[in-house]
Order: sequence, then structure tokens, then C-alpha cells
Amino acid sequence: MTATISTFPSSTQPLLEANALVCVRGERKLFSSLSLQVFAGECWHVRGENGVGKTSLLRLLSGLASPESGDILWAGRSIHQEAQGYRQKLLFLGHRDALKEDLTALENLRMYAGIDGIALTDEDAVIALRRFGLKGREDLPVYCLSAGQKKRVLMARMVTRHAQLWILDEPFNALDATAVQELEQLIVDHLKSNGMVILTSHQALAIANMKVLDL
Ligand SMILES: Nc1ncnc2c1ncn2[C@@H]1O[C@H](COP(=O)(O)OP(=O)(O)OP(=O)(O)O)[C@@H](O)[C@H]1O
Repeated sequence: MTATISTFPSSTQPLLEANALVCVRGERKLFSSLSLQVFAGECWHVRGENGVGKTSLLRLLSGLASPESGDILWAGRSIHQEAQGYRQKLLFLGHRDALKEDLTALENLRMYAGIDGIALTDEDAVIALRRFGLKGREDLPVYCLSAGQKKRVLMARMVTRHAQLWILDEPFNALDATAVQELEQLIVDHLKSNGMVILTSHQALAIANMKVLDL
């Protein structure tokens, strides 16, 4: 599969910048004065207790929600003003599996390729699914897959999507030990190609030079 390795632009400036974010959910202020700079090739691990606001932060950084105040910039431009361009740079995987249950694993990859506007041949999609242990499961409806197998479909999406910035909410949940190592390696390879990752996880991760943001 030729399309699995992409090299993204480097930059001496941070590509993603959050400045003085304030996040309110319901009646509660979850955090304020939160600033973050993410450079090409960096991985950030957002940590904190249940309910502290990790998912809320990832939703802000993905442009799915707006902060009470503060700005989020990609390459110096507001992610809300440049929403379409930002979406092309971004892969957001929420902690609920973002898969259509009635479609097969292969159909899900095809569907997302259509939404993302990328060319993905069936051959490349099948190779990506098999790379993550889904040989023989490509044509099963997703509702027939186990929780870990669904996560593996999402790992196949990560390699077929070619987005520079991965924002991943609890990506290691439900993965067995082998798949945890595979996902860590996938992230390391992505970083080597100037990719960027912001993730939440309640477990310690074996990713060198990872930066930590404690909420
Ligand atoms: N739509 C909403 N309306 C009101 N409050 C909300 C809403 N969504 C989330 N919250 C609250 O915001 C807080 C932060 O939620 P969030 O999901 O960001 O936490 P988290 O740090 O990701 O937690 P966990 O580790 O359990 O996944 C929680 O107290 C939650 O109840």
C-alpha cells in the first residue's frame, strides 16, 4: 500500500495554537486561561480525573464546540473562520466509535473516504483493515465486531485518512496488548512524518518525548 506514509509540512512556528481558552459546560467553568502550542511532530497527552474537561477540550480543539472566550488558530488563522481548510488537516476520533453499525468495515472506510474527499481504492482499504488484524472481517457489518475490532477499524481509518493532526479521545480503550503496541507505533510513525497528535488516555503510554497537559 503506497498511501500509508505521508510526510506533512514542518514549521518553525506552532501549527496549532490555543490562546486563553475558557470552557464552560452547563453551569460549571471547567477551565480558564488554557493556552497550548502544538508543533509539527509533537504528541500531547491530555490527562486528568473523570469529568475534569478532557473531552470538552478536544471538542474545542476540533472545532466541534466553541470556547466561552479565547482563540484557536491553525497556521495563524482561526479554525472557525477557516473551518473547511482545518477539517482537511484534522482527524478527530471521539471515544464513542464513529462507525455506522449497519455498514461493513470496508464500507465504513469507503464512506469516510467520500466524506473526507480522499481517493481510497478497495485494495488499499482491505490492506489497511488486514494490517490491524481484520482479515476475514472486512465484509461483516460493524455491529458484528467486538469493541476492540471496532477500534481497529478506526486505526485503519487513521492510516487511510492522511490528516496531519490527529485528535483522539481515549483511543486505547478496549484494545488488547498487541493492538496497544500497534497504535503506539502508528502514532510514533505519524510523528516522524511531522504528524501531530493530541490524545486523552487514563493509561501510561510508551511514546517518547510526549508532552503532557494536566487539566
Ligand atoms: N452537554 C453538557 N451539558 C452540561 N455539562 C456537560 C455537558 N457535557 C459534559 N458536561 C460536563 O462537563 C464536565 C467535563 O466533561 P468531559 O467529558 O469533558 O470530561 P472528561 O475529563 O473527558 O472525563 P472522562 O475522563 O470521564 O472522560 C463533566 O462534569 C460533564 O458532566
